[in-house]
Amino acid sequence: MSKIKVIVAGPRGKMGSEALRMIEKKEDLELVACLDHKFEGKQINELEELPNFDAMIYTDMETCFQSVEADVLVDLTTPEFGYIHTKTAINYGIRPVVGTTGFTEEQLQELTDLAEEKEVGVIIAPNFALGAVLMMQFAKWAAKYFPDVEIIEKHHDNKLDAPSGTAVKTASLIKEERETKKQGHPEEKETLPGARGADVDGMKIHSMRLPGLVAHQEVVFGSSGENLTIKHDSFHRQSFMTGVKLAIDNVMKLDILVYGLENILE
Ligand SMILES: NC(=O)C1=CN([C@@H]2O[C@H](COP(=O)(O)OP(=O)(O)OC[C@H]3O[C@@H](n4cnc5c(N)ncnc54)[C@H](O)[C@@H]3O)[C@@H](O)[C@H]2O)C=CC1
Ligand SMILES: O=C(O)C1=N[C@H](C(=O)O)C[C@H](O)C1
Repeated sequence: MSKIKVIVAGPRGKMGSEALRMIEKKEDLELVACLDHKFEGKQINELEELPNFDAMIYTDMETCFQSVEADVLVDLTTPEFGYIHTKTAINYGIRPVVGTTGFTEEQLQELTDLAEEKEVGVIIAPNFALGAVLMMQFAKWAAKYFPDVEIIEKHHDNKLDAPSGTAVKTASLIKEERETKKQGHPEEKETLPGARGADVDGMKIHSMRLPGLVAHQEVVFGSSGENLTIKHDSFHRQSFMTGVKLAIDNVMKLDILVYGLENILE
């Protein structure tokens, strides 16, 4: 059996290190290198608390992509570098599996067009947890019957982007189902700017950042005399790894960009 050769960008991060632990357990995956902004030339097994891989760390992505034979780049870094890594990997014919959130709509469109032009498979998933994917699908379904909705996302306080990628994706799925609707009182005024949250097509997103949280979201629908709350909690980053593996397997069969894990789930 030939193994899928994987590069991980962000190996020392909360998600990247969890991805290394997942790869270590999978016989059909091989870690061939890592991309970091530190520790050039070291091996992963020289760094504390990371699995015992002898994969080399590169700080320059072009050198990495030229030196190493790889099938897939798993990117779990920052919005700024995740975008550059993804674009460059596509140009090298290495299939990106991207968990990094915070890309703009323009960047997503540019990557979609580039993947199509180069015929390189890409999966960008704002949330790899299967429960979160279902939560988003259930929310889309509910929006058909409950057009008044607010999204409350809660994350750890090291998160760079707000709102979360999951909240943005949830809002865009809901948008596919409902007419634009400005919610609340038509003459509502914020006496403190930001009090009503961010606005997407008339619906509101509220972002909470606190120590102790991992990744949580509630989608609250309101109607006359009733509320429906659809809620998902990731308590541990292991929750994302089934989806990361699924994406690695599936990206090998793609020649376009797919945005959202729901598009590869059966
Ligand atoms: N799609 C999903 O299911 C999930 C996505 N995320 C996203 O994944 C990303 C990473 O999240 P965490 O692991 O929690 O963050 P983190 O801050 O723990 O890890 C980010 C890592 O990226 C590294 N990094 C920064 N610049 C780099 C560069 N130029 N080259 C290589 N590595 C670089 C940092 O050293 C750090 O180790 C975020 O965008 C987050 O929103 C997080 C959890 C789940
Ligand atoms: O930064 C995180 O932690 C997470 N980011 C993703 C997002 O922005 O939606 C996925 C998950 O919520 C955890």
